[in-house]
Amino acid sequence: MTIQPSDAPPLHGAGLTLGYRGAAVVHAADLALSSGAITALVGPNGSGKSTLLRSLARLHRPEAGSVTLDGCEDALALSPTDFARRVTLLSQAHPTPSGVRVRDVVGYGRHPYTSRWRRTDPDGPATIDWAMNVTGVADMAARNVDELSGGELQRVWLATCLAQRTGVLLLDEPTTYLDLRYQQELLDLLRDLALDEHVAIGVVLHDLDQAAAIADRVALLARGRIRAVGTPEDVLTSELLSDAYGIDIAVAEDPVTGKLMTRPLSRHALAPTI
Ligand SMILES: Nc1ncnc2c1ncn2[C@@H]1O[C@H](COP(=O)(O)OP(=O)(O)OP(=O)(O)O)[C@@H](O)[C@H]1O
Repeated sequence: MTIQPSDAPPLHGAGLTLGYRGAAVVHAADLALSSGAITALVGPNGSGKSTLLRSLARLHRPEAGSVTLDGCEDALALSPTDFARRVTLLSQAHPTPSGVRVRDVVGYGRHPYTSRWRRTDPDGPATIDWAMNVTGVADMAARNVDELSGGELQRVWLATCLAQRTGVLLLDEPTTYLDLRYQQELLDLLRDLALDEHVAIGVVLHDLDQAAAIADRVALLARGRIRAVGTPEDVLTSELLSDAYGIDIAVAEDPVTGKLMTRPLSRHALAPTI
C-alpha cells in the first residue's frame, strides 16, 4: 500500500529535462502543483510551457527527471486508468469528432470509470450534468459538436475534463477562443474548484493580467528554464518580465481590483501609460 502524506503536492515534476528528437527544450524544471492552489505557467512563445505541462500529464516522456503523484507514486508507472482518475489535461487543440452530440463528448470524460469489465458508472449522469452546467454548455447537450463555434467547443472540452473528476487539472491556454464573459467565468470556475474541491490546478496563460488575477503561484519560463516561481508579486516584476520577453514591461497595481497589471511598452512615442 502506498503511504500518502497529506501535505505532499499531488503532482510534482522534479528535474524534468524534456526534448524532441534528442534536442532538449526544457532543462531541469521543478514544478509542484499543490491541492487547492492555482499555479500559472507564463512565458514567451517557445519557452517550453506546453511541453512541461504535457510532461506532467504524462503525454511527453522526460529525458531526465521524475513526475510523482501524492509524494510517493511514480506517475509514469501508474496504469492509464489510475492516472486518468487523478490527472486531466485540457490541451490546446483537439480533433473534433463529427456527428457526436455534446453530451456524449462530455461523457468521454467518464472513461476511467467505465472499463470493459465495469460498464456501469452510477455517478456518471449527475457528474456530466454538473460539468455541463458549470461550463455553460447544458443548453447545447443535443447539438453535434462539429456545429459549434471555437469558444463553445472549448467549453465542451473543458466540461469533458471536469467530468473526469480528477484532483489535478491541467489547462493549456484555456481562455483562447473565449469571449470576455466566458474568460472570466472560466477563471472564476478555476478558483471555485481550487477553493471548494481542493483541486490542484496548473494553467498555461499568455495573459499576464489573468495570471496575476487568479494564480496563487506563478512559474515564469524563458528559454526552456523556469526563471522564477512564487507569488504573483514575486514573479511578475518589471525586471523579470522584461528580461524574459525581451521588451520593456511595466507593472502596476490595478486601481479597480488591486491585482497586478502589466503593460508592454511601445518603442514609439505614444507608448501606453499606466
Ligand atoms: N513536436 C515538436 N517537435 C519539435 N520541436 C517542438 C515540438 N513541439 C514543440 N517544439 C519546440 O519546443 C519548444 C517549446 O515549445 P512549447 O510548445 O513547449 O512552448 P510554449 O512555451 O508552450 O510556446 P507557445 O507559447 O508558443 O505555445 C519550442 O522551441 C518548439 O519549437
